[in-house]
Amino acid sequence: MHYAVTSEQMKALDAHTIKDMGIPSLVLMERAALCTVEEIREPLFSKERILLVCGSGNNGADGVAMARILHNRGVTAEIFLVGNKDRWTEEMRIQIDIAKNYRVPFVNNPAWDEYTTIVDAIFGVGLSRKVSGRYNDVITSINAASARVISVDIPSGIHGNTGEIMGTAVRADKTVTFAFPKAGLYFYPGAEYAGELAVADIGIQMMETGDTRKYYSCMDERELGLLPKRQPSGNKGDFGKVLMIAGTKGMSGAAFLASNACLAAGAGMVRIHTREENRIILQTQLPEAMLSVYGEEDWNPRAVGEAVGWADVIAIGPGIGKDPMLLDMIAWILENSRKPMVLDADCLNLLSTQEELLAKRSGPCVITPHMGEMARLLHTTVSALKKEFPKNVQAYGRSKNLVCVCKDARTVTCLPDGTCYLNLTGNEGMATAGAGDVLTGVIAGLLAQGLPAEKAAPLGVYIHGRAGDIAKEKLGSYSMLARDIIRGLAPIMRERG
Ligand SMILES: NC(=O)C1=CN([C@@H]2O[C@H](COP(=O)(O)OP(=O)(O)OC[C@H]3O[C@@H](n4cnc5c(N)ncnc54)[C@H](OP(=O)(O)O)[C@@H]3O)[C@@H](O)[C@H]2O)[C@@H](O)CC1
Ligand SMILES: Nc1ncnc2c1ncn2[C@@H]1O[C@H](COP(=O)(O)OP(=O)(O)O)[C@@H](O)[C@H]1O
Ligand SMILES: [K+]
Repeated sequence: MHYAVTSEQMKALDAHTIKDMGIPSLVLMERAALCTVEEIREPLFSKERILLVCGSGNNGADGVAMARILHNRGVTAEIFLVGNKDRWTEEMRIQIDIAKNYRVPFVNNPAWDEYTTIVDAIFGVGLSRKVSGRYNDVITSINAASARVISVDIPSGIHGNTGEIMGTAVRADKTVTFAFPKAGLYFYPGAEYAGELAVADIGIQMMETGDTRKYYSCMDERELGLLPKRQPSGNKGDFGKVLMIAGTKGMSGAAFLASNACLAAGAGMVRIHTREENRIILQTQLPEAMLSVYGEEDWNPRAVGEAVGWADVIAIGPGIGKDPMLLDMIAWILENSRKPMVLDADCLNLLSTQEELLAKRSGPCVITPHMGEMARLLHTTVSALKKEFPKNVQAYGRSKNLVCVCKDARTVTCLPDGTCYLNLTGNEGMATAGAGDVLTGVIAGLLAQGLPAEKAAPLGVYIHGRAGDIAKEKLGSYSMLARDIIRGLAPIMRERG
């Protein structure tokens, strides 16, 4: 696990290191500059002729310090100051004086195409508004130049918290970020603009007493250790029974994908409860699953009650459709069962009209809306959701005591205690029909094996993305299908041993 921070959090950590720990700001800056200089190397970067484009704040001061280090090593490194002299920070003044003492060259009107490498040190975490005017022109020139570009801390113009482009932004080949990745380097489009990402340890640590819940938690392969060990003596009952309520008429595929993924994630048994029209196809496609059915106009409380009683975990939603009759069935299950649940897709759309049902239920519950479904639950639009993201998702999860997985190119999972996981696995090939159904199955499968919802949801998202990455490696992002994500599960789960 590692943590990603917002610009404000990074500033607080800087200030803590300087004020409370006593490491002078210039010492941190020297380390930052040295680390970034070390990243300018073949094969990506040539040191033949380097231009350092520096703003007025400490990001610019980092750039000036880098120019001096490169110059003293015999590299042709020239400084282009874009900022307003009146706005120079104390550190910037000092760095400029030192650079002048060493006779580092300054240029006023750079011939952009004559450099092999451009260092972007215009704005870092201090970017506070949209980029315009001269800054806009300079960033446009950097992007148009033939040189490779390395950004200091964050590509200038990318918002450190959201990854959005603040008017215009530098497109870097590599970004060297200090101490902790900024969230804006992970969210799109910032992640794309950053290019290759390196995190440099410059001596700033998380506050020992700090509550890490306020940062983004990012899982990595170490978290696979959370998967419960498969006991050699275990039987299928030990690995959990999942009731998968999925698939309306003509949507058997969603039920198949979710149930198949659930079994491939390690659940002991899956029983699909689906529309009667899907019986033959599902029994043919997935003979490992058990099956019960409901008809067009009735959902039979006795049959559903029996199935719910049988299950350890209940998943509702993949391809289920919006028939209002289903809302009665879902309401009955929410009111009558405290078993762990995963609610997805049209189940959430149906519930968005009767919110009190979600609030009233008890027992662990994971919801897996994509951005459109999340917006519907919040009675807002996707663009409004993005503006306050992920605070609004966190608030929703907290108020309803739900684990909320909000799916996107960067999925976030918010726990009721405020923890927010940001997932870094997965790829654009997963923007394919059925990928979300597979995720529902994976999370249900992990719950079935006894993982609490707070772990099953973010770990399921992580594993699902890794499985998608394996599918992309094999088939490419155009041709991979949701079923290939399921095939990708095995190599990941096997890493656990
Ligand atoms: N000791 C430390 O803390 C360490 C910090 N480090 C480094 O410092 C960086 C943070 O430095 P920072 O806080 O000085 O802010 P920074 O990113 O340089 O930008 C502020 C400047 O930009 C300007 N400006 C902003 N938006 C603008 C816009 N749209 N259009 C135009 N101007 C705009 C703003 O102008 P103002 O708002 O004052 O008019 C101000 O002049 C951090 O990312 C890392 O690289 C490392 O050395 C490690 C130790
Ligand atoms: N560009 C992307 N990068 C990473 N993951 C993605 C990307 N696009 C989609 N995904 C993932 O694929 C899944 C798509 O789910 P969803 O939108 O519910 O699709 P469907 O309803 O077709 O199953 C989500 O888990 C999402 O995070
Ligand atoms: K920068």
